[in-house]
Amino acid sequence: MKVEVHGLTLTYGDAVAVSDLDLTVDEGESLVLLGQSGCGKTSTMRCIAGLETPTSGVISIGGRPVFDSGSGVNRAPNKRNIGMVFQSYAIWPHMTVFENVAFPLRMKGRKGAEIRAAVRETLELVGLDHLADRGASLLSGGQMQRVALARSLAMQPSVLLLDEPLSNLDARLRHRLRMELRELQLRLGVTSMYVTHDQDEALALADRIALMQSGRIVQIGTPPEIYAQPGSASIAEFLGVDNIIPVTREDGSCVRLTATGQKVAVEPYAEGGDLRLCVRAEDVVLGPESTEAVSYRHLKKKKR
Ligand SMILES: Nc1ncnc2c1ncn2[C@@H]1O[C@H](COP(=O)(O)OP(=O)(O)OP(=O)(O)O)[C@@H](O)[C@H]1O
Repeated sequence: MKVEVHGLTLTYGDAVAVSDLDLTVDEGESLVLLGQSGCGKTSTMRCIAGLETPTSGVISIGGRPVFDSGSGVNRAPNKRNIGMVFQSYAIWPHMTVFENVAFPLRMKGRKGAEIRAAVRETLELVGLDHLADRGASLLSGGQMQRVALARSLAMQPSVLLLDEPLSNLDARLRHRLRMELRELQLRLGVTSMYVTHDQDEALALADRIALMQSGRIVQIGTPPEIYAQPGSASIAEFLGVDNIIPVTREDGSCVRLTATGQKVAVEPYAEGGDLRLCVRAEDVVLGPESTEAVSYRHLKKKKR
């Protein structure tokens, strides 16, 4: 279901964790909240899940408000039909894999045969059907996260919230599970929000990425848009662009390198504000030196 957030603000005393945030996640979309530690990603998710009471704002799921500071609507977390998977595995070690997935269904009053079918189906989805009877404490980290995911999916949530679910896993497993998660999300078409500070993870998992800084969304776009056109120098820096070069504006389609005075043709840019030229290493093409081209050798000579 579609998630709509309007004017969401969350303060802890004087500290503003989320500031007047607007966001829409379309039905079936995978939206990744990306930003550095402390920018407000988890707080935003916790507000949507109902685990935190916002200071102000409106949150709707499937067109119905689950929180509205104006009218006082504030649905309990278990009445929002949201599935959640966190960084900490949050599964019950004393139960089997099967029981871990079955437990919330039982709490919802589902009956035996229905529960068995739902658990088998979701364990199969996450590739754990062969471990149904194993004690959860005997699982690896990756398997525990699959159980947590299966437990959320078995409830057929309207929205799936995933908060850094892979960050406790080693790099290789993280990479594999990331691909599996994306494949699963596309197959099930479940509306998903995923929190991470890892840009590779964001690029791999997102239909759209919402970049957060200081409690606000500063840029939102598809992975290719965010990768190719970071909205500011600080976003480019966060995204790992190594070459951020000061330039002065020339006209709408050219800039002049501050260090060398060279003129460089660039994509059309808007008026106003300081400009920086961001160059990704893979976009550099070597060719014969000319007055038109930017020459690395030339830049180096001038700098000395
Ligand atoms: N319970 C709390 N009490 C006071 N301040 C808090 C609380 N929870 C979060 N904050 C503050 O709110 C801001 C946003 O925190 P949040 O956990 O949402 O960031 P984040 O982007 O998810 O960070 P991380 O990636 O490290 O989890 C931070 O400055 C944090 O210190």
